[in-house]
Amino acid sequence: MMQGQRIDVVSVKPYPVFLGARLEDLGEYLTTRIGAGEHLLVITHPNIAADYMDTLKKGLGAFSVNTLIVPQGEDEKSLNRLSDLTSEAIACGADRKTVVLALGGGVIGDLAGFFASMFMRGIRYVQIPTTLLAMVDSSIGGKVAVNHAAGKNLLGDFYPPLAVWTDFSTLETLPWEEMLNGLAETIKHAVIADGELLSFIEKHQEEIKARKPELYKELTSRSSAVKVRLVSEDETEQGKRMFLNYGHSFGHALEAEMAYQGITHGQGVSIGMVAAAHLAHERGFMNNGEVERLIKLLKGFGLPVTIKNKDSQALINLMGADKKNYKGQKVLVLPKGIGQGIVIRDADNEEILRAWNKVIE
Ligand SMILES: NC(=O)c1ccc[n+]([C@@H]2O[C@H](COP(=O)([O-])OP(=O)(O)OC[C@H]3O[C@@H](n4cnc5c(N)ncnc54)[C@H](O)[C@@H]3O)[C@@H](O)[C@H]2O)c1
Ligand SMILES: O=C(O)C(=O)C[C@@H](O)[C@H](O)[C@H](O)COP(=O)(O)O
Ligand SMILES: [Zn+2]
Repeated sequence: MMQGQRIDVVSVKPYPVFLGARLEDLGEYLTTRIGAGEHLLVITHPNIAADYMDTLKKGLGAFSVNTLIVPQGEDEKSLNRLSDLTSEAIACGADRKTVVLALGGGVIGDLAGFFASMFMRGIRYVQIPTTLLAMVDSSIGGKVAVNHAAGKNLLGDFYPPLAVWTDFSTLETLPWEEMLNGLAETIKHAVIADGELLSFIEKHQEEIKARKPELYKELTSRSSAVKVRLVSEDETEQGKRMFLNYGHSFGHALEAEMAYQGITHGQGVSIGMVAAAHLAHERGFMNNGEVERLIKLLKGFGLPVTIKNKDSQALINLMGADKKNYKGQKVLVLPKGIGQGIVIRDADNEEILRAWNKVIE
């Protein structure tokens, strides 16, 4: 029985985002959507399987189900893991009608989604986000990818899911450090597209830290709505969707420089948002008070706003592999005040270096 809220995403293949759904009800929805009896391939991590597979499987009696377990970690978003998943899927008898269920955070969503986009030239998949980051950001919009030593998400696709099935109760087991990664993306949404959301986060900072479930429902819904709006306007990132990349040109360079270990995506984005805000200030798009407001909020949650011992030139070189760049020119997203973004296509390495130097201790 469906509860909660449904938002539809405009796409070449439109799909619904169900917020406040229950894991055990997914089977009933799938029966109406794909028909009973199909083969399902759940791709998940060991800890998530331990916590949630029994609940999910309660509703999947009408299907044949196999589960593929992927070790935890950002470095699992790799071509090697895609190859392993392919062997395992074939061993399970997967075919073109198989539907992948991506049960997990952004790593599982990006990896399983990319696997689905390529397996036998493309099979259907459902995003079942279990981290705050995945609920508000990665499960929506169809960006799927794996990483490469040369850069983050360098191999991927825009591949819309059949549906996004979000059960808020899975947040109960999410460690606070992981919640922070989602908060970084939520603050990103607020800064580039929803100034009122930023005020809401500031006002309720203590309740967010106290993990009040009702508050997370509202926060998740408001943040997801920003993502749905931007990807519905611009699915393949020709224009406004680029705003969602605020903080990422810098953040992805940090993640790649650290070989996707020792820094989370949310931490990279947090530091990256601060670097981009300094650049926005230098360009006159943000005043000092707005930059300080952002830093205060991030620090208030315990998100990093600086990083120690980094070679800024190496980071600038890694920014050369950013997917937004065009003909060798770096393309950056900056905040324009609070609540709006702006894309700049004429940033020079000197000003990028100055921005890095503001966040490197
Ligand atoms: N496709 C997109 O649009 C998009 C958007 C933002 C981020 N991303 C990607 O998402 C990834 C980061 O995702 P993430 O922050 O969700 O990290 P993650 O997927 O690595 O999950 C973090 C950790 O939390 C654990 N976990 C997940 N759900 C849990 C739960 N309910 N209870 C307890 N533990 C749980 C996982 O096992 C994992 O160890 C990065 O690779 C990033 O590039 C993609
Ligand atoms: O959905 C988008 O568009 C985003 O940019 C959301 C980001 O939070 C996300 O990390 C995304 O995967 C980055 O995409 P990339 O194209 O810079 O790899
Ligand atoms: Zn991100």
